[in-house]
Amino acid sequence: MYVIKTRKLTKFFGKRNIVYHLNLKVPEGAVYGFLGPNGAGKTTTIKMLTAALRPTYGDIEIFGLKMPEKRVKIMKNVGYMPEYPIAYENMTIFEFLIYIGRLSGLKKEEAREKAKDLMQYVGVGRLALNKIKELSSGQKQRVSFAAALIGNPSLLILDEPTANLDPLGRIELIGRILELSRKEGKTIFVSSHIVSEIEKMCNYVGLINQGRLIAQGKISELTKIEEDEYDILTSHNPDIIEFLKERPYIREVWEEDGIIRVKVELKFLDEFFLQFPKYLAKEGIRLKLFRPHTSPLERILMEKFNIEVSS
Ligand SMILES: Nc1ncnc2c1ncn2[C@@H]1O[C@H](COP(=O)(O)OP(=O)(O)OP(=O)(O)O)[C@@H](O)[C@H]1O
Repeated sequence: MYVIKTRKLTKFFGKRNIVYHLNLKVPEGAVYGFLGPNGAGKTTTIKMLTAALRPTYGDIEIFGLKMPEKRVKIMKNVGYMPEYPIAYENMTIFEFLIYIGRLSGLKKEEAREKAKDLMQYVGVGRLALNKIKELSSGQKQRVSFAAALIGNPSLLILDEPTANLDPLGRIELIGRILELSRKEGKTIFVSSHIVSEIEKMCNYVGLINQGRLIAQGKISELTKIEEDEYDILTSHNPDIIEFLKERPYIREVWEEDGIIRVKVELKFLDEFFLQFPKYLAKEGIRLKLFRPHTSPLERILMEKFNIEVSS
């Protein structure tokens, strides 16, 4: 069953076509990355999914119910984190979360307890009595994440949730998202323009460019292409370079910023994988790093679709 399903979802602003004929399919339990460069139409799509914006035409079904007709019923079970969070600038974090908890149907005491737990969970516990307007944009984003969770929704729609977070905050949030998916089985729809983030947290991806969905599906299936460039770091880089230069299965080898880069002859890829470790073991050389030079998803985007997104 698809938790989110759209058919020909389209939005014009005046004569400008911002989103065109989107057929999104988000399976139950997926962590679905909505990936595309700046201005691709992600936020516009998300606003239509949450009924903040009316489509020019096209259909949206969430939990099998029609949006916007069944908006109230649908949104009871959706946690939405907008791109620019929180309008209630004069409330304290605690008041704000209780308020959102009450809106999502919790009793007063329940809302207080949940608000307390969630403030700890997202790391703003010590700021509980600070007003929203006194917070940094990263702190606001954390509060907004807590607000999305307070009604215990089965679907989370998160619009660039890591945008204002520092590097540690980003890793933490990715961890939370994985946890909510694995432990609680939530379906999560999350937009980003950063490939590596999508790769870390998502198992499905929808690629949007200039308002069009150009590919969609399981990441593991979309990225089934063979790599030919690898990054290698060993305890004896100069010896390794000499060794690899002589191998027929290596097309090129060079060093960049202390890391060895090889281009492998694709038809001999298996030989590379068999012989290289054998050589390392024989010579007692330690392998510190071995990875495809570009991530599979990044490569698909660049080679198949000619799209540059941040890595
Ligand atoms: N209310 C509006 N009126 C006119 N144009 C709009 C409006 N809202 C968005 N746009 C335009 O629609 C395009 C897509 O914007 P959108 O915010 O959906 O992109 P996005 O993929 O979320 O980008 P980002 O990653 O930068 O947030 C942009 O060119 C934007 O200028």
